[in-house]
Amino acid sequence: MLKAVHFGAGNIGRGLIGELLNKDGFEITFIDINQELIDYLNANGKYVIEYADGKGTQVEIDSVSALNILADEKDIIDRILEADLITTSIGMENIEKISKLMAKCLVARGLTNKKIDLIANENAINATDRLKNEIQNQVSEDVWKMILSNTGFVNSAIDRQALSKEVNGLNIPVVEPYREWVVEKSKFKNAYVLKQLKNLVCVDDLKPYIERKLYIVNAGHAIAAYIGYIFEKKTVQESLADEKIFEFVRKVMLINSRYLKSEYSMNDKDLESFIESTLQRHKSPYVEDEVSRVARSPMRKLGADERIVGPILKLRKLGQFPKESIITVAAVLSYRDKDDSEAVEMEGLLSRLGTELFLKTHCGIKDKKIIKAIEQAVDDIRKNRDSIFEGI
Ligand SMILES: NC(=O)c1ccc[n+]([C@@H]2O[C@H](COP(=O)([O-])OP(=O)(O)OC[C@H]3O[C@@H](n4cnc5c(N)ncnc54)[C@H](O)[C@@H]3O)[C@@H](O)[C@H]2O)c1
Ligand SMILES: O=P(O)(O)OC[C@@H](O)[C@@H](O)[C@H](O)[C@H](O)CO
Repeated sequence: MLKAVHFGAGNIGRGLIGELLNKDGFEITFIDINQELIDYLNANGKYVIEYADGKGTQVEIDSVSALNILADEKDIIDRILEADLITTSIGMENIEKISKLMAKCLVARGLTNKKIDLIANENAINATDRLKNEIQNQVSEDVWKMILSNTGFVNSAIDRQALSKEVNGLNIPVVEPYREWVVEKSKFKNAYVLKQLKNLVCVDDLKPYIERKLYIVNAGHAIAAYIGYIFEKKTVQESLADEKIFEFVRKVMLINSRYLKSEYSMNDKDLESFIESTLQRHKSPYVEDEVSRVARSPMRKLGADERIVGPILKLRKLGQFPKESIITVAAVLSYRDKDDSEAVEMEGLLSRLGTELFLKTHCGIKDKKIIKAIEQAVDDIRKNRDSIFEGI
C-alpha cells in the first residue's frame, strides 16, 4: 500500500485530501496538535465524512492513523522515511511553525536518497514554495542542495467547501460534493507515485487555476461573509439570500474576472458560467457556513496577492478603477471578531496607524486615488451601510 503523511487533520485535510488519497489506495498518517482527534483516529483506524448533498451521504475513510507534532517527533520522522507523499493543509499561519520539523524529516529522507514529493494544500498562491522557503531557512546550503535533489516541491490549488459538525462529541467533516485538486506536474520527482494519484488534475501552469480559485471562488465567498457581517448575517448562505448582497457579490466576481480574461485570454462565457455555478455552490441550501469561518484571518485575506486586494492591484495595472472591489476592502476593514486574533490585530493596527498607512504597509496599496476611495467607503459604511449598494 502507498503511504502518505498529511499535516493538518482538519476540515479539508480529512474532508478532501484524506478522501482522495484513500480513493487512490494510500494509507494515511495524519499529523496534528489535537490529541483528542489523534486518539480517535488511532483507536478506530478510520473516520467518516458527510456529503452536504441533502441526503447526508456518508463515506468511510479507512487505513488511517495519527501522530502529535508536539510529542511524536521521532515517529513522524520514521513515517516520513517510509512515505511516498507528504501533504499539508494546516493554514498559512502555521506553515512557518512546521518548517523546522519538516526540514528534519527531509534531511533524514534525503540521506536515504529516495525521492519524495511535498504538496502544501492551502488557499494561497504558491503555498508550497512558501513552505519551501521556510524549510530552506532552517538548513545550511549543502544540506539544502541534498534536500532539493530528493524532494519535489509541488504547488497546488484545491477547492471544496469543507466544514464540520459535532455529533456526540465527535467531529465529522461535512463537505460539498464538488471538488478540485490541481497540481503542477513538472515539479513531481516521483513519477510512479504521480501515476497512482488518479484524483489529481496535473497541469503545466498552475497560475490560472490558483488565481481563478482565489480571485473568483474565494473572493466571492469572502465578500459574502464581510458584507454579511455588516448586515448582521450569521452564515454566508443567509447573506447570499439577500438579493442586494447577492448582486453585489456577483458584480465583484464579474469585475475580478476581467483580470483573468485579460491575463489568460479566458472566454467571457466560460467565466460567466463559472461565476454562476460558484455562486450556486456558495448559496447551497445544504451548507451552513458561518460568517466567522469564511471571514477568518482578515489580515491574511488583505495581502497584496490575496483574494480582496490582488484583483484590484492587477486591474489598476490594466488602467481600470474597480469601484465595487474597492468597496470590499472597506468592508474587510470594518470587520470585528474578538475571537479572531487577526481581526483583533487589524483593529489595533488601524487605530495606531490609520487607514492610509495600514493600506500602504500591509496591503501594498500605494495608489492615492484607491486609498481615498477606501477611506471614503469606510466612512460611508459607518454612516449608512446601504451605501455599499449605490450604483448596483
Ligand atoms: N475548509 C475549506 O473549505 C477549505 C477549502 C480549501 C482550502 N482550505 C485551506 O486549507 C487549509 C486548512 O483549512 P481547514 O478549513 O481544514 O482548517 P481547520 O482548522 O479545519 O484544520 C486545520 C488543522 O490543522 C491543525 N494544525 C494547526 N496547527 C498545526 C500544526 N502546527 N501542526 C499540525 N497541525 C496543525 C489543526 O489542529 C486542524 O486540525 C487552510 O489553508 C485553508 O485556507 C480550506
Ligand atoms: O480557508 P480560508 O480562510 O482561506 O477561506 C475561507 C473559505 O472561503 C474557504 O475555506 C472556502 O470554503 C474554500 O476555499 C472553498 O474551496
